[in-house]
Amino acid sequence: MASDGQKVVLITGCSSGIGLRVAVLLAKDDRKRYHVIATMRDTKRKDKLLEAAGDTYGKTLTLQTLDVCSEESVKQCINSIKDRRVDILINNAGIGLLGPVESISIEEMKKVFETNFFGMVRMIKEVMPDMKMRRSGHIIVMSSVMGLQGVVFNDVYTASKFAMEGFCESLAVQLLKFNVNVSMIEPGPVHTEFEVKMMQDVAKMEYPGADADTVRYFKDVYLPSSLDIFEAMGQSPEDIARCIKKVIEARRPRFRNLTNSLYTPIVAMKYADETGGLSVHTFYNLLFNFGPLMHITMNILKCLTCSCLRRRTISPN
Ligand SMILES: NC(=O)C1=CN([C@@H]2O[C@H](COP(=O)(O)OP(=O)(O)OC[C@H]3O[C@@H](n4cnc5c(N)ncnc54)[C@H](OP(=O)(O)O)[C@@H]3O)[C@@H](O)[C@H]2O)C=CC1
Ligand SMILES: CC1=C(/C=C/C(C)=C/C=C/C(C)=C/C=O)C(C)(C)CCC1
Repeated sequence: MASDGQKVVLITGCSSGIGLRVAVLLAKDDRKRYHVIATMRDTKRKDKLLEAAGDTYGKTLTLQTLDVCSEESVKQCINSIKDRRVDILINNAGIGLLGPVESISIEEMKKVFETNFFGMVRMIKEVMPDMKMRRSGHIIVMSSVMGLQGVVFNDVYTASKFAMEGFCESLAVQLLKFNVNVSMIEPGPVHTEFEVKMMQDVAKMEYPGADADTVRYFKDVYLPSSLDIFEAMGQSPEDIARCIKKVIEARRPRFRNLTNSLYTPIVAMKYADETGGLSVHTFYNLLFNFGPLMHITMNILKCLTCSCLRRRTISPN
């Protein structure tokens, strides 16, 4: 149970990746400012979290079952919390979906929206009235750069993240009147099971309904470029956890939080040309004309952004 002065933080999707890391980081806060309710849909998957949590488990971190796709599960979890008090909600649970739209069924698409969009809405609807009543609270939403900018062959995932952005952008204004903040976290690629699961799904898929050219562009052009981008620009889940902690602890929390400055120009293009042509044509060129060079480009970028080159040129040692 939370002790006096501790903030109750509820996080969804803590069995792996970003959810797990932010749960542990907050639970290990040296000033013990947080009581973390780490949730997952299947507590059989708790081992990794408990190992990372160490002796914070049972003290500043407790574990609860919560499936964001089930209204009953969400209600049960929130009702089990003392006074239903959640000071900070971190909507993290989410799934990806990759591939040509022709080969993805509407059912699969609905599952992505059911988890990413409606899962978030379910959580917010459950905690928001109490936050409004208390005139305090912070809702953190794990969006993505793909919530701001579409990425080829990620059509449905991108749409689900755009939906989250639109919903929260609207809600944030109303909630501010009740002293409740909303913050979107917008990472680019992060090395978690998300990446692993997507690659496993891709390996299994046969792309029924998609023509040979489309499958070729996806498998031979997009996928290798995407892997290069993951390798060069990928952040760790710990990086994202630290960003989230900063957002939570800010005196005036920002609404939008891109976690990777390498993506700033990609997002900026959208606002630099209101016709949308700049983004569409730049991505087209990057993928289809410079795609084969992506590997080299990414390595140069990696080199320019790490300190090895500077060390080599500035320091003779
Ligand atoms: N990795 C990346 O490149 C990026 C990820 N994101 C976003 O970050 C968030 C976390 O992803 P990440 O840590 O990378 O990936 P992981 O796959 O490692 O973690 C996703 C978590 O969501 C959980 N989850 C899935 N469905 C449900 C559900 N119905 N109810 C409760 N939990 C569920 C998973 O649980 P289970 O183990 O049961 O499947 C898992 O704990 C997602 O919203 C994702 O969209 C944003 C930008 C980049
Ligand atoms: C291929 C390709 C791109 C790929 C971007 C990727 C692969 C982003 C992944 C983001 C993730 C995984 C977000 C999760 O929420 C760019 C840079 C748009 C440029 C055009 C070509």
